[in-house]
Amino acid sequence: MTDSVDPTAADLRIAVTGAGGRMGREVIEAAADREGVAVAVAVNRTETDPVAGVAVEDADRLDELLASVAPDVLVDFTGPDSAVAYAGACADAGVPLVTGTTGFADAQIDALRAASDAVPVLKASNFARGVAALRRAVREAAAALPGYDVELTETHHNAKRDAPSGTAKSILDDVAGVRHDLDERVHGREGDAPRRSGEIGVHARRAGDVTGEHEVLLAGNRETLELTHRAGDRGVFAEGALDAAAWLADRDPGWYGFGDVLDAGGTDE
Ligand SMILES: NC(=O)C1=CN([C@@H]2O[C@H](COP(=O)(O)OP(=O)(O)OC[C@H]3O[C@@H](n4cnc5c(N)ncnc54)[C@H](OP(=O)(O)O)[C@@H]3O)[C@@H](O)[C@H]2O)C=CC1
Ligand SMILES: O=C(O)C1=N[C@H](C(=O)O)C[C@H](O)C1
Repeated sequence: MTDSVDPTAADLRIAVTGAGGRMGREVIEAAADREGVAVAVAVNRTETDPVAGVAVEDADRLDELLASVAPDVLVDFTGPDSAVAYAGACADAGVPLVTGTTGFADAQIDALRAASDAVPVLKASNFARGVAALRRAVREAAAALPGYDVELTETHHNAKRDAPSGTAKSILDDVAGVRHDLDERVHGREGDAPRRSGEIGVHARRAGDVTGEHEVLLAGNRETLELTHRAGDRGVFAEGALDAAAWLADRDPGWYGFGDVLDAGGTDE
């Protein structure tokens, strides 16, 4: 429980998983700074000291904690296996789920979707509003420049597990939606590897403490267009996740994306 906010009095009471992780901590800190939001319960897999005054419980107790605390929404930034397990716990407890976790296999997405039959589930690969705008711009540019080569480069900190990033995969899906001729994703190139038509190149860089950068290059023979987003810090993701949590709390069961929150005319998973 936070030192300064009474979670029973807050408008939005959230649960946080992965509370000891980079994003879990950021979400707890953003909640502490936001009026009307309280962290009702926070869990982590390994023992973790309190974060911003919030006690962090053992993630193995999540089922009993959801039943006793009854948060309005659970906000999850963990790993694919745990996010699926936590989605099951949310479905059983009737708690809406916001997950920003990335790196899911198709079967894990199916499991998340199954949970959305019981509770609202909002999945987004990126909660930065600038990325939502980037994705709209990429869709428009890719549609307006038929025949142009497209290459995507993402850069993240050296502790990121999944590659390419979830955001990169979302952008690739966006491009595929308007450029049906680009049907072969090529992850890096080496040796005798001339570019074939139909390729979309994907490049994942891991270095230092880079928060997250995504660049889409569209090139014809006499011009290039580069569209780039850089996250300055993780607060931008945490703020977006809290906006999503507030939006999701009273929704019907179903499958939602950050585009629904922004009313951007698409789910924007
Ligand atoms: N959608 C978005 O806007 C963003 C999404 N992300 C995504 O969020 C996720 C987390 O990122 P980040 O915070 O940097 O990662 P960290 O490694 O810093 O934190 C992950 C947290 O999840 C826990 N965790 C990991 N695997 C499991 C598991 N199998 N079971 C239970 N708990 C687990 C860890 O607990 P423990 O320490 O005990 O292992 C840790 O607390 C990633 O998928 C990342 O891509 C990140 C930033 C923005
Ligand atoms: O792991 C990260 O850090 C990030 N992951 C997300 C992703 O995989 O797209 C979003 C953001 O780029 C930071």
